[in-house]
Amino acid sequence: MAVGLEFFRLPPEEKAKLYSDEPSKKIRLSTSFNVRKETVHNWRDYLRLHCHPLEEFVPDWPSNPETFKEIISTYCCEVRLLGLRLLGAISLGLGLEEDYIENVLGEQEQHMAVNYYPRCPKPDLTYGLPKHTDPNALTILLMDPHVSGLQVLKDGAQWIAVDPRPNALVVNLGDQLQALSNGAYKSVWHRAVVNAARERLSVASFLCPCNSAVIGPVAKLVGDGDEPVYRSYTYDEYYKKFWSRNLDQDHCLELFTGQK
Ligand SMILES: O=C(O)CCC(=O)C(=O)O
Ligand SMILES: [Fe+2]
Repeated sequence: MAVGLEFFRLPPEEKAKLYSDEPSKKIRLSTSFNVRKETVHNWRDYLRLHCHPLEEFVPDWPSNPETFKEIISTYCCEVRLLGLRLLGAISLGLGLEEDYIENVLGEQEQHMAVNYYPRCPKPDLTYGLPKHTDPNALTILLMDPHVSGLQVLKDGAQWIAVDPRPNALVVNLGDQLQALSNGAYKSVWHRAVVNAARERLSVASFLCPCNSAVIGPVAKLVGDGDEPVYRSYTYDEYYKKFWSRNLDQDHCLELFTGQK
């Protein structure tokens, strides 16, 4: 958290060296969500990093602040182990072998978004991040311990605040777990609101299937005689579709239902 904040406190000309609005770049500082596609911008800056395998990406990470690489690398390793354990527990919970989902997802990529939401003079007019679901498999969120902002949609009707708790992480299931489980698990709609009084930081770690992974409902989880809710696709196809859209639209998975 502290090193993330320190990064965003650097002078603009230092940060500008990392700026890019090209989603395929493996390290970039950007703003809003997808400035190339959206017509209304959001009140967020973010640093996006690829994190696995570490030795491939760390050399290109910021070396200012000085402690950035070391602190973030250690966190990335720990959070990956936790994510893989959770995928094992989710597999078991679905009645599958413990390593089932991990095997389907292949050698998973790991991305990080360090989200910085500055104080906003008119918070009613914007979002930090508008309503979206995460396109990957599993997201682990480390949130600012002092400032609320994350909200999740309950039963499709009511937004509830997920307030930070000391030493807690928030885990969001992403679109790929909804697809694999044939809709038994839902990829949660969530958004981040901003406020006039305090800046806020969150660190999202995304476990992402490898690009060539073929994702579709697990046969065992489709009822006898039923059609699977989603068709099979490669994660590469899904991810490209996700980034070709604006955030505030329908669930991206809707575009992959039935034989469509
Ligand atoms: O800032 C937050 O709490 C949410 C961040 C988020 O949803 C994301 O980075 O995908
Ligand atoms: Fe998200």
